[in-house]
Amino acid sequence: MLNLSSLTSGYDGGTVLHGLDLEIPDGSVHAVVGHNGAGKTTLIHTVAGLVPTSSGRVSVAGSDVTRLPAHRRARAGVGLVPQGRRVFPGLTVQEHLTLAAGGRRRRAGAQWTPDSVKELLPRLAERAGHRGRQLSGGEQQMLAIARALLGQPRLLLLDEPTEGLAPLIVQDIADLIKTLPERGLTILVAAPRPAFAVEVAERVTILVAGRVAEEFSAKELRDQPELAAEAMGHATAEGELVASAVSSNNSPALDAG
Ligand SMILES: Nc1ncnc2c1ncn2[C@@H]1O[C@H](COP(=O)(O)OP(=O)(O)OP(=O)(O)O)[C@@H](O)[C@H]1O
Repeated sequence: MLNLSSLTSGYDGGTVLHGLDLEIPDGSVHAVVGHNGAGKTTLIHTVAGLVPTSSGRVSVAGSDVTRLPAHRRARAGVGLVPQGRRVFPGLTVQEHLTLAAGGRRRRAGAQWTPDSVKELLPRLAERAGHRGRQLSGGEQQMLAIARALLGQPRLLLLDEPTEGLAPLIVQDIADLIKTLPERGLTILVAAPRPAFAVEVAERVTILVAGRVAEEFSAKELRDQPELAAEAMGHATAEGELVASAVSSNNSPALDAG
């Protein structure tokens, strides 16, 4: 379903992803794990078409989408649940769903409708009249997922869907993600920690400084959790370097100013 081949991308400031190869079969959940700054969001945004590919190839369901802009990838079945959820504080749940289902994406026989996403996520039905700002973090995350589903994706990209959520809600989100493949979706999820990745995914890629350090099956990581820590170890050393650089900038003189 998703095939990345020698994918290189980044920003004006420099290359972030260096020749990534990744293959995610139809109907499976694949997690990418890495420390802050490893390139998870850049990867998700490059697949969505929000960050340009400088070399290599992105294929979705056998079609090369590397040169397609984001809106055409969305039409080709790529859905994005962005980091931070991006729910509108003043709009109700129902208004979010109606907006997401509207326009060009409203198709006869579409799999996902406001009613079918509320069936999948009963909490949203209960909260239909509540505004974005009145929702808990978990409810906002469910709304962000519902909104993406209304774009009728075949490939769903989820960027750190459990950020800032309490453990019970994290479990709800994990349970929800695990039900999506049986509804015809293929999932790429970015997660800061391996524990969530092995809970939801069949396979886990460890990203270190924009490169694939290792790829494991979830079973391998459940049996030997130290493998993920070892693979991420290089990143820890780097993170410490970054942390010491930041703290040396953060001098008492600056604090006082
Ligand atoms: N819009 C941008 N412009 C320039 N550089 C960026 C931009 N966004 C991210 N970067 C840089 O790209 C690198 C990877 O960042 P990215 O956000 O992809 O990492 P991440 O693994 O998602 O981290 P986090 O867990 O903190 O979200 C970092 O060095 C970051 O500073």
